[in-house]
Amino acid sequence: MLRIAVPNKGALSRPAIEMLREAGYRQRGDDRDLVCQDPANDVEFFYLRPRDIAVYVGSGDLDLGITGRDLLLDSGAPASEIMDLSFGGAQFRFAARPETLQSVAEIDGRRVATAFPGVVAHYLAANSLSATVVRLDGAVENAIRLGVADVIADVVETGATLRQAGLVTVGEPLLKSSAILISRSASEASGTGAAQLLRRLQGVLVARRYVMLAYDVRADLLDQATALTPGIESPTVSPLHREGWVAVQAMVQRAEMHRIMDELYEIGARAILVTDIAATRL
Ligand SMILES: Nc1ncnc2c1ncn2[C@@H]1O[C@H](COP(=O)(O)OP(=O)(O)OP(=O)(O)O)[C@@H](O)[C@H]1O
Ligand SMILES: O=P(O)(O)OC[C@H]1O[C@H](OP(=O)(O)OP(=O)(O)O)[C@H](O)[C@@H]1O
Ligand SMILES: [Mg+2]
Repeated sequence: MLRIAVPNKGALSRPAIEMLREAGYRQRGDDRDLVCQDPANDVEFFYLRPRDIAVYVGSGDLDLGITGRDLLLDSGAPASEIMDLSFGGAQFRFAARPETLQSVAEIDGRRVATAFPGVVAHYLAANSLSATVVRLDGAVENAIRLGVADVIADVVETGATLRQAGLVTVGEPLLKSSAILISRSASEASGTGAAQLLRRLQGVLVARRYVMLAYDVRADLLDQATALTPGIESPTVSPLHREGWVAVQAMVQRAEMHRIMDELYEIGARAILVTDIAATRL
């Protein structure tokens, strides 16, 4: 039976559970359940702190896990990213009081407060900087005001927490994080159950990213229209009862659909319809 770690709390928990449900797996019904069995798919899910997930996967006690890229790096555990799950996006950045630090180079010799000492140490070493890392558990934005540190390094999503604490970012992000699927090694993720889970998650990502676009167009405009909607393999073209017209169906990226619909309308396509895709296997 495949054993998979899922965040039990925090920013990644709800979207991870939603994605697994969308992929057809049974998930816990109560936030306090720490284990959920899905015998139909021969999978067992363990709900763990996202910070601990790379440790369980790295030790080989669990086969796969969902965690944050920043948490994987911070743990130093021997596990690898095998798929970006496209949720839980955040940057990991340095921040300080305005006008105290002009560049990352000026962090040298300062005190940096963070709940991610592994990520910070990795960055400092890679950039030949030395600084005192003050390890805190959270709410690190307070560390400067309280005199514990000169700089903080933390997760920034909207930037609202930094603004409220009167801090500004320094330099480029150390890391762009998002939720990822991890395993101990690529070969661990290639067994039958794991390969099926990967394909199902990939199917959810595609179903979220794409929509199905359908329209009618005059046959002499077909080449022009399908240049806008090439689909993934090739668009489906079917004859219409109306002489000289065809119906076209193709997948297009959700983010592009309105631009493409406008352009299709302008070249003469009509009855342009978009439908959501519930699931895919490409
Ligand atoms: N707005 C956000 N705040 C915190 N973490 C976020 C945010 N958006 C995405 N993440 C990601 O979520 C992971 C942190 O999750 P974790 O559950 O440890 O912290 P949390 O959501 O802050 O919960 P808590 O602080 O209550 O433990 C990291 O991978 C981080 O990059
Ligand atoms: O850029 P924003 O959208 O404001 O989000 C980032 C903030 O959210 C997280 O804190 P959280 O609420 O998890 O508290 P914590 O510091 O105690 O973990 C993170 O540590 C930042 O403080
Ligand atoms: Mg937090």
